[in-house]
Amino acid sequence: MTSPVGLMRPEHRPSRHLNDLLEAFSGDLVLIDGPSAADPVLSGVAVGSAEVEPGDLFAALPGLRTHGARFVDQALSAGAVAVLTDEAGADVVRGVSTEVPVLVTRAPRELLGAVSAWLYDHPARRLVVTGVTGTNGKTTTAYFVEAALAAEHGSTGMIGTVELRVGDRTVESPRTTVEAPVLHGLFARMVQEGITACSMEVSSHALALHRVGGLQFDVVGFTNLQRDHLDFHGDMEGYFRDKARLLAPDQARRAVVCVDDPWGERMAREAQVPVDTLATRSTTTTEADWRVSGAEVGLDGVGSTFTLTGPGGVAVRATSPLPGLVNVSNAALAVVMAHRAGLTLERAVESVGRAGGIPGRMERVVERDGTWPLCLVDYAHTPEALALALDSVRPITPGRLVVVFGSDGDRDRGKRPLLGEAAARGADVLVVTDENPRSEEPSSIRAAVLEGVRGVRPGLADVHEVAPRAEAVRFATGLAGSQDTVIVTGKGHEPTQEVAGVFHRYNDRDVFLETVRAASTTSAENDE
Ligand SMILES: CC(=O)N[C@H]1[C@@H](OP(=O)(O)OP(=O)(O)OC[C@H]2O[C@@H](n3ccc(=O)[nH]c3=O)[C@H](O)[C@@H]2O)O[C@H](CO)[C@@H](O)[C@@H]1O[C@H](C)C(=O)N[C@@H](C)C(=O)N[C@H](CCC(=O)O)C(=O)O
Ligand SMILES: Nc1ncnc2c1ncn2[C@@H]1O[C@H](COP(=O)(O)OP(=O)(O)OP(=O)(O)O)[C@@H](O)[C@H]1O
Repeated sequence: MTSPVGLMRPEHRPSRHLNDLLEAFSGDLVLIDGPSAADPVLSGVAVGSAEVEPGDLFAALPGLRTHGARFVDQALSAGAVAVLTDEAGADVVRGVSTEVPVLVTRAPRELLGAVSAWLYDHPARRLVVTGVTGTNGKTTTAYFVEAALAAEHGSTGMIGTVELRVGDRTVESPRTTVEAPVLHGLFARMVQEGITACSMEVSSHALALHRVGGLQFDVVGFTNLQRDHLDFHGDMEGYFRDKARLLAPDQARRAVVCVDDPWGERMAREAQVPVDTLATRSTTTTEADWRVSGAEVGLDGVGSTFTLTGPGGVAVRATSPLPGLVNVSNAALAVVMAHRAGLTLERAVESVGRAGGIPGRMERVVERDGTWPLCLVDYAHTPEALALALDSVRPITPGRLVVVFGSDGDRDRGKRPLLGEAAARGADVLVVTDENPRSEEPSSIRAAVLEGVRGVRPGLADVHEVAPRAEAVRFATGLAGSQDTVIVTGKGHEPTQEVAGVFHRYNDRDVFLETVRAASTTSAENDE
């Protein structure tokens, strides 16, 4: 992997004068401090003081916990040459330095995307950029779209939960949707490297916090809306409203919306941009521009085929390269998005059908082979996604379905028993364990999950509570026979586990592989 910092900024840094920035944003920004003649050259922009590089504009933002202005001294020591903040932030900066120019605006987060885009000379305008939002399926759909864009454009960019990728260089992603300065820096890097298309995931946090400001997507896609992140958005209405921000003319030229749930229907109705509606389930009765029919789930678990019928009766037979009906939905959405991004329908269908595996999304880590069960890693972490994930694995499981799962700490508590309930309904054997407990006591999270399990299985038959997580994965693999399937959900590709403020290196896939390797070594030694 390339050094993260190296990839997130263009190799040839911009060089723009502060006064030009003031002129470009004269209606929004005022210079309230600093030596009046100073007109420093800006060569970058950063949100966190730890990310500041010499020549940067430091965006000191009001946050949910603290104010970025409190870290201005670190930013200045790191080489920041100007500060963008609000009135409250300006007061703090004044107390630290009178030498640095301070630009003030009412809501700096709202302006930061446009400022970053300006600084890097609007690189996204030279790219085809697609964005996927929704509770579940963002990563999968974004990878499917990326496969299609790659077929048309060659080298591509990818910005999402799993990685930040520019061509064939990749770094671990700090979050689903990076802050605006990083985003536009990545676009600038892509443009400098001759890349012409980028696929992105857009989280609801990013929309609420204006992380995709200054960017107009060519095509955006909406998958679905299910209970999640209510700790941040308050209620489903707030969650919906934040998602809906993406389907406005300043953010997107057009959209493709799955109307399988009522939220999707409403999203399509209220969108302020041209919309293609898409119905992907046989149970969806809503009228739609595009419709999936005749879905056949591949019994080898590798993929499914389906017919996609579009405007004017155009019909194509398409393939999802990942198992389960949810991936029929994701593949259909990706095909229509890629088509609307300029590909012929045939090319979109063909390239999505050939998309490779995605880390931590129904990832087959160990194949069923007479000794070992099929071992899968999946990222399902909402009750609905867990139920669907278990449903999609059932047809490829001749024996028992074993699920290893838990729920996050410091996040939506209400979903814990619901996850327990979904697992108890969908799997035969349950191993309840820890996910990212964060600051919470892990056993109390497990207890809340088990409460939901108990509602369905009062006697807790075939239910085990095992921690830590690595032990739970080993335990499940050990109890499963070769006809069984073990699916571990909730963390997907994640390379760490957050416990009491510390990020420990941890990955479900690695534990599966180590378990199999250790058992093979032991049996080889016993044979000697
Ligand atoms: C809820 C949320 O998204 N919060 C983000 C937000 O934090 P905040 O506004 O509370 O910031 P704060 O901690 O009060 O700090 C205020 C300012 O001081 C700055 N600061 C702070 C400390 C310091 O030493 N130096 C410094 O400059 C911070 O960069 C920030 O600009 O701005 C921070 C700065 O960029 C982010 O780090 C932080 O993400 C936190 C860590 C986070 O966990 N976010 C998650 C929930 C998130 O965004 N998730 C979605 C995906 C969700 C999903 O679909 O699963 C994502 O897109 O990844
Ligand atoms: N269209 C879908 N509908 C419901 N569940 C889905 C769908 N697609 C995927 N899932 C389930 O949700 C899990 C997460 O999928 P994916 O990573 O693609 O979504 P995501 O939106 O990126 O999630 P996150 O925002 O948490 O990163 C998958 O592992 C799968 O179990």
